[in-house]
Amino acid sequence: MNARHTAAPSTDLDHQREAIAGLGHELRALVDATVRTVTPADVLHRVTDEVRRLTSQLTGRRRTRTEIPHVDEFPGGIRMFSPVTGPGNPLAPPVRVTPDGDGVTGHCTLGIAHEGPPGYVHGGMSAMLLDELMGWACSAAGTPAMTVSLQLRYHGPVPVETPLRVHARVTGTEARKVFVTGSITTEADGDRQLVTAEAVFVAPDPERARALFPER
Ligand SMILES: CCCCCCCCCCCCCC(=O)SCCNC(=O)CCNC(=O)[C@H](O)C(C)(C)COP(=O)(O)OP(=O)(O)OC[C@H]1O[C@@H](n2cnc3c(N)ncnc32)[C@H](O)[C@@H]1OP(=O)(O)O
Repeated sequence: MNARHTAAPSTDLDHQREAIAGLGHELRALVDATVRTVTPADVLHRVTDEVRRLTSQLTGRRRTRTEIPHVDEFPGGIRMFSPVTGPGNPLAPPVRVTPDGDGVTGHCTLGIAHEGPPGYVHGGMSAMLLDELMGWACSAAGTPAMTVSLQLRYHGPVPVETPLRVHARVTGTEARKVFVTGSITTEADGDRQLVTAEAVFVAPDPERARALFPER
């Protein structure tokens, strides 16, 4: 059992987030086991039935498409179910984001479930990491915004099962437009940029934001 499960939650919200993260953690382990297993078909059938039984326990009230989860802080805060940073989303590595001097840095290790070429990360996954981190850089700079253009260069393959660092920073603004750059390196070799990105984000005008996020 890791420390995350033993720390005493201080509020109902913390307690709920803790429970969400716990389930996400176990589901990530299930996803990893699923894409690695060489177990025979009869065992897979048995596990499939068991998973179906478990899923049926989570189909009570479900949030609607535009509903912002009550455990989240939107925009620019906690996103429990983000496919990149959300501890409660089994699709997320999840990336741990920290502010740094000139932007934000994300730390994560991707697994076989995120593989493109054998042993290396899927290019779309790299794009997703960078897009998200560049969004965090906009929020950290005080302008939550959405991607309108994203350009990537893949200089070298990104290894799976290797600690990675994703960096993003705002390089300029022009009215509601935010210009952002990003990169992915391994933690071990921070000087060798494996993927670089340039993006333009736009902070939606208030009327557009209300239409896009009615429950905000
Ligand atoms: C409350 C805010 C919350 C924000 C959300 C935080 C969530 C973070 C989650 C992070 C998740 C990770 C990130 C994600 O996954 S974000 C998800 C992926 N991105 C999207 O879905 C965005 C789709 N686009 C839109 O919905 C609209 O374009 C938005 C709402 C963004 C702006 O529509 P709005 O009506 O408000 O603005 P505008 O049309 O007057 O344009 C304004 C300026 O922008 C310029 N422009 C427009 N498009 C492009 C383009 N393609 N290339 C270059 N420039 C472009 C345009 O020329 C103009 O410039 P100028 O002519 O004035 O010089």
